[in-house]
Amino acid sequence: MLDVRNLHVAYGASEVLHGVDLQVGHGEIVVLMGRNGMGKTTLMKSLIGNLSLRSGSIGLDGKDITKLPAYKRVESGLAYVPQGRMIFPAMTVTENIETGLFVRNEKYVPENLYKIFPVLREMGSRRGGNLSGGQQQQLAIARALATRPKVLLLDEPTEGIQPSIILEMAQTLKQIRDDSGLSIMVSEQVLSFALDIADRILVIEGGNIVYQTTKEDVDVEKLTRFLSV
Ligand SMILES: Nc1ncnc2c1ncn2[C@@H]1O[C@H](COP(=O)(O)OP(=O)(O)OP(=O)(O)O)[C@@H](O)[C@H]1O
Repeated sequence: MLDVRNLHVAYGASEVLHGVDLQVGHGEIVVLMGRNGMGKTTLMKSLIGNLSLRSGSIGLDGKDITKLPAYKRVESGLAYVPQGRMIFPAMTVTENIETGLFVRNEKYVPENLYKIFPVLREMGSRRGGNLSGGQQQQLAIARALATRPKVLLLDEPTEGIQPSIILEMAQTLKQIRDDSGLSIMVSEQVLSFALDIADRILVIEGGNIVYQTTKEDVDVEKLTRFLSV
């Protein structure tokens, strides 16, 4: 569903991703792990089109989207929840979700989004900025889902969120995948969340994928070593 080949990305002269290859299958949840500064956000931004590539290719559902601008990638079925969520704080909850609807020329928030996130209906007229961190994360995910993606990219969704809500988020994401066949790639540093949600785990270090495993075969000690400073 998502097919990334030999991705090289640089900030000016300084190359940060050195030939990343990764695939996410239909309905698969892949967790990208790695310490701070290893290239997770850079990879996410280059996939959605916020950073240009030095070289490499990105395929989505069999279509080459490498040269498409970000909004066309969204039209093609890629959605992105950035680190820090980036909801619109002065807009209401409903208005925030509605910003995702124009991609498919829809007028109304799909009912299933409120089934997944009932709190967003209850809080529809509140300003996004007044929601808790966990609620804002739900809002950011709902806004992304409103674009009806085939692949959802989530950059460190658990950051700043309390443990009970993290557990809930893992259940919700798995439920969405089970119900709709959505493919999900999530960057993450919280090991328990990764082990809970992942079908496969990749570790990025210094801009290279250095370890890949299915959840069944994971060597937790090895994984922990990659994540500890
Ligand atoms: N705008 C930028 N200009 C120059 N270098 C950058 C820029 N953004 C990130 N970098 C560098 O690129 C490397 C990868 O950073 P990136 O933000 O992708 O890491 P990360 O794994 O997402 O880390 P974190 O978990 O802290 O978000 C780091 O060395 C960082 O300093």
